[in-house]
Amino acid sequence: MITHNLGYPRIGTKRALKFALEDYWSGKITQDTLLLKAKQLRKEHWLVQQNNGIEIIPTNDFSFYDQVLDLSFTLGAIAPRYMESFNIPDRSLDLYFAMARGQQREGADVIAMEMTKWFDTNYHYIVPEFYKDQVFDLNTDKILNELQEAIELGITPKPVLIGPISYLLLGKEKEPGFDRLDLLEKLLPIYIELLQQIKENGANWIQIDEPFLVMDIAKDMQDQYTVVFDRIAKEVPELKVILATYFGDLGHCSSWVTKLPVHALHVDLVRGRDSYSTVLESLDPNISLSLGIVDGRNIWKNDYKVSLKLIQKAIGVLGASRVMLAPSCSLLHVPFDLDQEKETESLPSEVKSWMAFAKQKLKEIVHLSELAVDSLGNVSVLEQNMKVHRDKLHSDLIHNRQVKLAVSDLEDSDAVRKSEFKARQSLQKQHLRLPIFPTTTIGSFPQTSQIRALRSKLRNTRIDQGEYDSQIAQVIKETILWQQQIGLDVLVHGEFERNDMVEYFGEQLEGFAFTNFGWVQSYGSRAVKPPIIYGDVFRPHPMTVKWTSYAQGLTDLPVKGMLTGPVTILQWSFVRNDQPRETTANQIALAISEEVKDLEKAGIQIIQIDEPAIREGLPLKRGDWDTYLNWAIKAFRISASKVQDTTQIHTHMCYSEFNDIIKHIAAMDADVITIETSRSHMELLDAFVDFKYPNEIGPGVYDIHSPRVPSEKEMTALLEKAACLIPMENLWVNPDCGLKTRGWIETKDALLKMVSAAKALRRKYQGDLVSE
Ligand SMILES: CN1c2c(nc(N)[nH]c2=O)NC[C@@H]1CNc1ccc(C(=O)N[C@@H](CCC(=O)N[C@@H](CCC(=O)N[C@@H](CCC(=O)O)C(=O)O)C(=O)O)C(=O)O)cc1
Ligand SMILES: N[C@@H](CCS)C(=O)O
Ligand SMILES: [Zn+2]
Repeated sequence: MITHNLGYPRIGTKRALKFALEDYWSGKITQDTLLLKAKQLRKEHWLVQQNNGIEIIPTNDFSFYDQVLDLSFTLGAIAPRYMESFNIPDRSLDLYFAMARGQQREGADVIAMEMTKWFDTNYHYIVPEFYKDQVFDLNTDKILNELQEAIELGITPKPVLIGPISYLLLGKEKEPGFDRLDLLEKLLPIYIELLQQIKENGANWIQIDEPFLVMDIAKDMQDQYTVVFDRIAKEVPELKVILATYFGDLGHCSSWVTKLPVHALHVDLVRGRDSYSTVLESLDPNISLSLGIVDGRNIWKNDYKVSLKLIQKAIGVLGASRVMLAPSCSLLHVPFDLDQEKETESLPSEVKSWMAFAKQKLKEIVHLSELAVDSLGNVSVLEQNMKVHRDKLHSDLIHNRQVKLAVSDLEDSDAVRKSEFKARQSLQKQHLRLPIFPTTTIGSFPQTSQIRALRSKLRNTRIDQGEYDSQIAQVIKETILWQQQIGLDVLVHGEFERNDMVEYFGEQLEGFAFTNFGWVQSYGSRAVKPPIIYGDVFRPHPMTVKWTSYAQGLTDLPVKGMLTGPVTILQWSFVRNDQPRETTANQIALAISEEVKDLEKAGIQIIQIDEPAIREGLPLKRGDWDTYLNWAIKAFRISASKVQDTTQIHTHMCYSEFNDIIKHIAAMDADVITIETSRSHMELLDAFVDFKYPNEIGPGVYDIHSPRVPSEKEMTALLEKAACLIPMENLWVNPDCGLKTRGWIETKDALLKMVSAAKALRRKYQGDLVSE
């Protein structure tokens, strides 16, 4: 039984790639140094896989920014704007970075490519841009160089490529008049040429990822998939193709995907087993089955007993020689190495004993392959694994009777505000006395290197809590006074004390563990450390009241309390797998609801509960949407409903398309929703307009993902557009999202302009509103 891996994390155990990239971007190191560091990382990661016993090892899973952008670059799908306005050598690394991040230099000003979520993960990819007369032009340097490096190290390489159909589907048409799938005819010859060169350069295996095969859209695409894989089989017959599907079950596509002319088909047995029997029965006799048996999306130890049953089932039908073992998907979505973590109060040894990171997962695959063919050969490994799962099941750390009772006692009325929105709105208008077009921000202000370093010093005990607190207090004070001075109407404390909007809450809630080095790439050089939900969740003490009250004490203007919502905390954590996600979401919702009540008691009149991950949590198959949305929206409402009518609840969402789910967004019944709209020139607002969204809304007028400062005129134009679409008394003025990744200079400049734009609009429309 062959073992293989689908992809390994690349940022480095201690984020070496992040630091190298950022040093290169800021001119601190040369390109040669960056390339050398990257080569060292690749070598380290390949050897870890080899030393842990994996037989076939992925290459081309390394990326300086993103693997989808890598493929665009390889295929020459480079938007004209990068070619025209730049003096960057063709196909150079700097051109690649300009595509990823935009560039303002030497008079040139070119915007970055769009970035969006990779399926239902917290990883963001760079969206390919397609044009009607799209030209593809192959550049194999990256893939072949990495292949050569791997061969020199003596590993058995398997280059990984996104499949041609998924690649096109991941992209966007940038002009009307064509469908991106029509480009398949042009793309396929280039793609095949790439495969031929890969074969000629020493690879026997190739992994072609077609994740769209688990989505509804694939149902009608049998013909296209057949054409693609027939052509590949015909033109590169010596290459052993592993067709990789992941993040879901093959469902209706099982019957024909199992007949495509490939060497092996990979299925994700963690995210869906409904079609497992069908796949086994219908698999063409020439095809092997790669079982995605170890969870690539979560950090719990594999349950060997359960896995062995699944493996035996495959062996029974196919014979061991046609079965391969692998993680369910690329290990990009889990941290590197649990061995780096010390057992601490934040990560109790018992909880640690239940976990496995990428390196440990490799070993699990190898253990399973050994146990599957000889279960007596390594009895102690199997027994140890069974003991871990027995201990976990009965652990006192997991179960809290009171929390379980509180969740089971929840009633529909716990998720409903006292009065309807219209009544609340009129009370809030009297109570808050805000002007029309009130201005606010989304919560975070720049997380400067000084703030990060301060926290680092606290962690390393180079300063004490008192010193840390007094410095945080000082920045909050300056930020409050500055917001007041420039004329913002609803202020925020700035979230300076937070390492991350989810990890910060995880650190304070019971039932959560957190790590020191559990980094997972979010996009480019940015990473997050998802907290780990292992047990019943409750709030032992208030989490945000101290800093919010401090900030409110500095001003007479309202300071908005700032919380992360239950669905986003759930979505951006590693979640326990022994109970439904809905139950865990309700536990978090109750904890957040306690915090909301405490903030209200402390005199905070406006409370924002961020839910940027609600959209991302949508199941990949439409048939599962309603179930998810019903519990997710209810969890939000539980967190937000226990307040007086006069207390104004905001929510915030970014990176989200609303068209398909607007009914559910409205059902959240937040008094105000702030959303990201500036990049799409208010297009995202259409869903709210078409639906006649009844509550108040703040469409973002300032793209915070770019260091570029928008002019007042641009913001005014966006506001004017919004004012034509949304009833004026419902409209707020704010940026797209929080400002944590921005610098102070550009932040101040942009917010001054935003306030000025709002004031001008107020002057223009004030009369209209009075006379209505
Ligand atoms: C809104 N977004 C978020 C997502 N997911 C989250 N969990 N959180 C989010 O905010 N998903 C969608 C988007 C993704 N966007 C981002 C934006 C920015 C980042 C980011 O900047 N990440 C930081 C790491 C943040 C962090 O946890 N910092 C810690 C630790 C800092 C640190 O390591 N310090 C060093 C020393 C530094 C020094 O001395 O100068 C150390 O301790 O060694 C902290 O602030 O305490 C990143 O750098 O990647 C992520 C997602
Ligand atoms: N309150 C958070 C929301 C990010 S989505 C922030 O401002 O950073
Ligand atoms: Zn946001």
